[in-house]
Amino acid sequence: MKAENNDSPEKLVLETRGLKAYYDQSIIIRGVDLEVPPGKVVSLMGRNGVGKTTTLKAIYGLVDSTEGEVILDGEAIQGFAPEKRARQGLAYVPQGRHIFPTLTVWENLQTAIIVHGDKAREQLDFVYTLFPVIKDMLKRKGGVLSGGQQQQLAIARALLTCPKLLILDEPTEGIQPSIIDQIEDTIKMLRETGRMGILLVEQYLDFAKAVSDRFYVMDRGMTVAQGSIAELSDEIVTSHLQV
Ligand SMILES: Nc1ncnc2c1ncn2[C@@H]1O[C@H](COP(=O)(O)OP(=O)(O)OP(=O)(O)O)[C@@H](O)[C@H]1O
Repeated sequence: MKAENNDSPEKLVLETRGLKAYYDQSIIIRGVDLEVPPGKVVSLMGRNGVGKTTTLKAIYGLVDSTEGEVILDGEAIQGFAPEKRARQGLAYVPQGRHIFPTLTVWENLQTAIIVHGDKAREQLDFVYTLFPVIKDMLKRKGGVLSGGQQQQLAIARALLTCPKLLILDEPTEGIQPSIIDQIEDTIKMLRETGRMGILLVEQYLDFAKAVSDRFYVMDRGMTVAQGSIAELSDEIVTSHLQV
């Protein structure tokens, strides 16, 4: 679904055009067109194995064999290494968090500061305000944090890079309900700041509905439905999301 007004196309923070991805010789993503407007939360949904994570990895440059365009804030970034995409304003929080368990919370945050410098350091107060628990645990090893705290640390580290687009892969996976509520509040708060677009892969339907402005549904490597989150009908859920 294109921008509302065809006369003056909406500026997009992310656009993919005909994005394809392959593992070995097999095509996994078959030409995906996504649009994320600035300040909006867009959910990419679909059953297990349809290619959601591969789409995110292809956007971030983690799949070797891809075709098509990835446009970040008007600039084509396909072909760039992940580090360069990160410097251009892409942040990716993968499924399972991937914090450094043997580093302290502070050292985990420092990994972003080392790469992004003063720009990242200036964000520290912002992330401490979003996640007070992170500030309280700076000296603890990442690995001793609960799953929810590790998720907050992973998001905090991503936010230090001042992303134009924040990519979150299943942030609620394996996390207890009270922390899921906190992550929901965080995403809503980030949306309110208007600082970034957010592309979210989420299996938990109520969560996706609560935080998203728009959705795409994938099936077998293609998008098969899209629209405003209010347009996510029971029929789409039954056909493409329910197991
Ligand atoms: N590194 C890889 N090498 C080969 N095949 C892979 C690799 N990663 C994923 N696949 C395959 O690609 C397809 C899409 O996987 P992907 O993880 O993108 O799906 P998904 O929609 O994110 O599912 P899930 O919700 O289970 O993570 C699956 O058939 C999967 O087995």
